[in-house]
Amino acid sequence: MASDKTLSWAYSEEQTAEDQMMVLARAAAEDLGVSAVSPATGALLRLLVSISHSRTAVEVGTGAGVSGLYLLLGNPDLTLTTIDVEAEAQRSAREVFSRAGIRASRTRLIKGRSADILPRLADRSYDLVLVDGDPEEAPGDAEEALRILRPGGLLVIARALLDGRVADPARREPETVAIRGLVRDVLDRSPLSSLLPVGSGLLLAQTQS
Ligand SMILES: C[S@@+](CC[C@H](N)C(=O)[O-])C[C@H]1O[C@@H](n2cnc3c(N)ncnc32)[C@H](O)[C@@H]1O
Repeated sequence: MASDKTLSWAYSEEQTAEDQMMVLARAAAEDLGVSAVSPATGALLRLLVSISHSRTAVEVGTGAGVSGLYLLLGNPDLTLTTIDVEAEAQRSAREVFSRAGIRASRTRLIKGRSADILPRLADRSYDLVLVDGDPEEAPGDAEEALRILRPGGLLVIARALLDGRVADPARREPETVAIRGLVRDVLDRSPLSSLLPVGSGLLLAQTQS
C-alpha cells in the first residue's frame, strides 16, 4: 500500500507541465540555491487563488519568484506583498515577474525578516497568506498570518511535511518539531483545514467568517 501511495504521489507530481516563463523562474531559483515549490504545488496555489477570488496576498519567502508567479497567475487582479531576507533572491523574483508581463504595481517586494515585517501589516486585510520562509519561524509567521487575514481568508503553509520528516516521529530537529507542532495546532483549531501531501506538503486553513 505504501509503495502504491509513493507511486501515485510521484505520478501526480509529474503531471503539471510548466511554460517557458516558469522554467526560467525555476532555473533562477536553482542558480540561487533556493528550493522552489514543486510544479504540482504551484498549480494548486494558482487554483486556490482563482477559486477563492483572492485579490490581496502576502507571501513569506519570495525565493526567486516561482510560488509568487503562480499566485499572480491565479487572478489578474491579485496584488502580492512578498517578503524575503535575501536581496538577491528578490532581485531575481522582480526580474521573473517583469519578464512574465506582471505589472510592477501588482507586486510589493519587501526585504526583511518575516518576524519584523509581518507585524507592520494591517489586521484583517488580506485574502490569502502563503508561509514559505524559515520553517522554525513558521509558527510565529502563521500566528501573524491569522491576524492579517480577513475573515474567511486562506492560510497556506508550504513544506508542511518537510519531505517526510514531519511524518517520522524519530525526527526531532528544531524545524521538524516546529512544523509538526504547527500542523497539529492548525488542524486542531480550524474545522476548515486540510493537510495535503502535494510537493513537500501543503497545509490549508480557512479563517472563520
Ligand atoms: C523555500 S524558499 C522560498 C521559495 C519560494 N516560496 C518559491 O517557491 O519560489 C525560502 C525563502 O525564505 C527566505 N527566508 C528564510 N528565513 C526568512 C525569514 N525569517 N523571513 C523572510 N524570509 C526568509 C529565504 O531567503 C528563502 O528565499
